[in-house]
Amino acid sequence: MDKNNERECNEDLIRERRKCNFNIEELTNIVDGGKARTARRREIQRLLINDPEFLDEIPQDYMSHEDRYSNELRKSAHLMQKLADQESGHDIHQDIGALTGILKDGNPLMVHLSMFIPAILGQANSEQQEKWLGRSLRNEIIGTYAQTELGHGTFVRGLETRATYDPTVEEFVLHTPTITATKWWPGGLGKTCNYCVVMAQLYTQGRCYGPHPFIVQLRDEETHRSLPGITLGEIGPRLGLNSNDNGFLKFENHRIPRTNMLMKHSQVLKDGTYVKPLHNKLSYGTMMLVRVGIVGACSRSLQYAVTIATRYSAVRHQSEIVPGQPEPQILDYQTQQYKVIPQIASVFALIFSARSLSKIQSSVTAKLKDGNTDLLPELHSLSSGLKALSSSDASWGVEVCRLACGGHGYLASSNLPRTYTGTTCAITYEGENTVLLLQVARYLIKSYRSIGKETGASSVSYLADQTSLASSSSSFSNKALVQAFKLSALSLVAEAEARLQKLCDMGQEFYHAWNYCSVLLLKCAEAHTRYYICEKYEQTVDSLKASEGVKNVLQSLCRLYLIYHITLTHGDFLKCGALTPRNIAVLEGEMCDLLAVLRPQAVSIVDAFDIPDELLGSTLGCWDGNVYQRLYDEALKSPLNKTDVPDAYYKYLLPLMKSSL
Ligand SMILES: CC/C=C\C/C=C\C/C=C\C/C=C\C/C=C\C/C=C/C(=O)SCCNC(=O)CCNC(=O)[C@H](O)C(C)(C)COP(=O)(O)OP(=O)(O)OC[C@H]1O[C@@H](n2cnc3c(N)ncnc32)[C@H](O)[C@@H]1OP(=O)(O)O
Ligand SMILES: Cc1cc2nc3c(=O)[nH]c(=O)nc-3n(C[C@H](O)[C@H](O)[C@H](O)COP(=O)(O)OP(=O)(O)OC[C@H]3O[C@@H](n4cnc5c(N)ncnc54)[C@H](O)[C@@H]3O)c2cc1C
Repeated sequence: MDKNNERECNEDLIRERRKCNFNIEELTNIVDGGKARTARRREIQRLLINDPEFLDEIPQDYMSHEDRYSNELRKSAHLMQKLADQESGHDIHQDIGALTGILKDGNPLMVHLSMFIPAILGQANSEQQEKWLGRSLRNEIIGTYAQTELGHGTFVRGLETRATYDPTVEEFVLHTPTITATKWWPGGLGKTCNYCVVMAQLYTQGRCYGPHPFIVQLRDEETHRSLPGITLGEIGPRLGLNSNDNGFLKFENHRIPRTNMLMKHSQVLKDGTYVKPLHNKLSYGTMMLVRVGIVGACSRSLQYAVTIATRYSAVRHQSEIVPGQPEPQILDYQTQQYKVIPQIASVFALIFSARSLSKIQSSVTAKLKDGNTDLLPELHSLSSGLKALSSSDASWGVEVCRLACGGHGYLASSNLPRTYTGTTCAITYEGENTVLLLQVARYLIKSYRSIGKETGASSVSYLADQTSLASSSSSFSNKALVQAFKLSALSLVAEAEARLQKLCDMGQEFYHAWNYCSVLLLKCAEAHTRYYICEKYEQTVDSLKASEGVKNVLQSLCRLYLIYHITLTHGDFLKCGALTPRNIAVLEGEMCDLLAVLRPQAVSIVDAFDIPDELLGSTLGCWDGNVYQRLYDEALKSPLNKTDVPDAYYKYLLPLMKSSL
């Protein structure tokens, strides 16, 4: 699509784009993280889009389960080959975002890239990396991360798969003792992978040392047949990501060499002696890494959905605002603006938080290299909270975008249903959100109780600022609103801690008191993480070196985000005195003003996300706004339309209709 050729474009979209009062390319660079990254992303996307291998013969929705898998595997293998062939040299993990949309319903090689390789990097010692890293990066071996079992996903300590060390032959014996110990869910495990990292309970010298990672060959490297002692398969259709061949796995006393235990952090020596790690949760590092990645991935899903919903809302006309006047664009309804524009604001909140989290992760990783694990709990808490809020915000945001598109949003060809199913899974995988938020709450209560002790953990340092509880501000600057979020979080933590203490004082065990307070604790964790997101949003926009136009747009989006979230949880702000009912009413009024200010810029802002039509894959969201023709053309692809009268008519309907004669 030639973006300079207005003749092919819907007139409403032409008019919307003429209203733009900021530099779109500059905003695109901010979204990508710099000019060079924009150029790199475009280069990769061009490479993919211009390659006919990535086209589907028929829309995936009309394919069988097997054909879908096979078709996506074909494309993902081609993708890996193509990226590997590039001369420039690249870090595929840096570029993962550029690939969004090229595969349509999951990628059988995704967990190889996002977990198996990172697990080798993060958990294997140098000799082990020498053995497996190069081979996995060259895709000579394909792996997954097999942790979850039928009986346990959340409670990692409850895993039942055993790895028992036999010092006589220096081997581990992997065994699945019960049906509930069957590994269940790992992406690519069913049919794609020939290796995997297995999390199993380590037994040596008669003692259990808890879950540890082991690298295990699953299939013969020549024939791809599963090895003796290993039972493997796919778990069946899912809500979405149906090309991922999520699998099951059982071991029958399967032996692997001692050196297949990933030994960067803990070791089992030849005689069976266990050497413990610097920190006993270092073996959970792969999960933490991916949680960080998920925040960025969620922002991308939301960019897709909001691009579709915004462009469609500009093209679609319905009903009337002024009686008797032409039907307005649905984007002119304030309620429609309230659906779509806060989701645009949310995209930037997630982008900026993801970047901040990534920086913290790099510094914690650097400290870990020097043997310093002090900030691991801080990273665990932040990555858990941000993974949880980003996945639930993005999933809800995508669903709101679908609803904003009315009936057409329910069509597969809008690409909103698939965007939703591909996002909501992140609420569950890599740590179910409630569970992760309770981990954040645990950290908050611990930090609150150790006020005065210097931990170096900056995300919770505000908990010591008890004076702020007494002072509510009457100013409404963005900074003041962020302070209100802080006050609300602090006050919820104080309330939860007091409630826990009271129950304990009344004689309850701490863990019962914890469960009894867990709804409130969840709120604490959400409020704390929301405060973190808001603070990063405000600070990033405030310190941004950008043109006035771009800065104004981002300031308005940031302010909208702050007010939107205050109004969603206003009870918490009122309860702690951070804001008065009058303040809330004024802010609600301002929110509507902001929607009106941002409305004329909405199409241009989503244009700045710069998603090519071929990757957006939506009849409703295309750049040219030619929605109705595309909807009609897609409908014609239905196999039911191949004949006027389907066979099923003769088989079932005709007999029914004639039976009463
Ligand atoms: C380079 C490429 C990188 C990224 C790729 C980029 C993008 C990715 C984008 C998208 C992803 C795409 C594809 C992937 C798709 C799907 C893959 C899905 C994979 C999976 O789902 S794998 C399985 C994931 N499973 C889980 O997450 C399980 C969740 N459960 C847990 O994590 C733990 O069991 C739980 C709940 C934290 C509790 O652990 P445990 O019972 O052992 O601990 P306690 O509650 O007793 O707490 C003890 C103590 O330990 C602290 N702690 C717990 N975890 C950690 C940790 N990870 N790090 C540090 N500390 C930890 C806890 O806070 C307690 O501390 P305290 O005693 O309070 O001091
Ligand atoms: C699409 C997809 C891909 C996946 N890919 C992989 C993979 O590649 N590798 C892998 O190993 N796993 C994978 N998983 C599994 C995933 O990690 C688990 O499903 C997830 O960790 C949740 O565990 P669970 O299913 O046991 O849920 P459960 O823990 O049984 O959760 C059920 C309910 O119980 C609640 N609950 C559980 N514990 C607590 C608690 N302590 N306090 C309060 N409430 C609690 C939860 O909040 C939830 O509401 C994948 C899952 C999905 C959906």
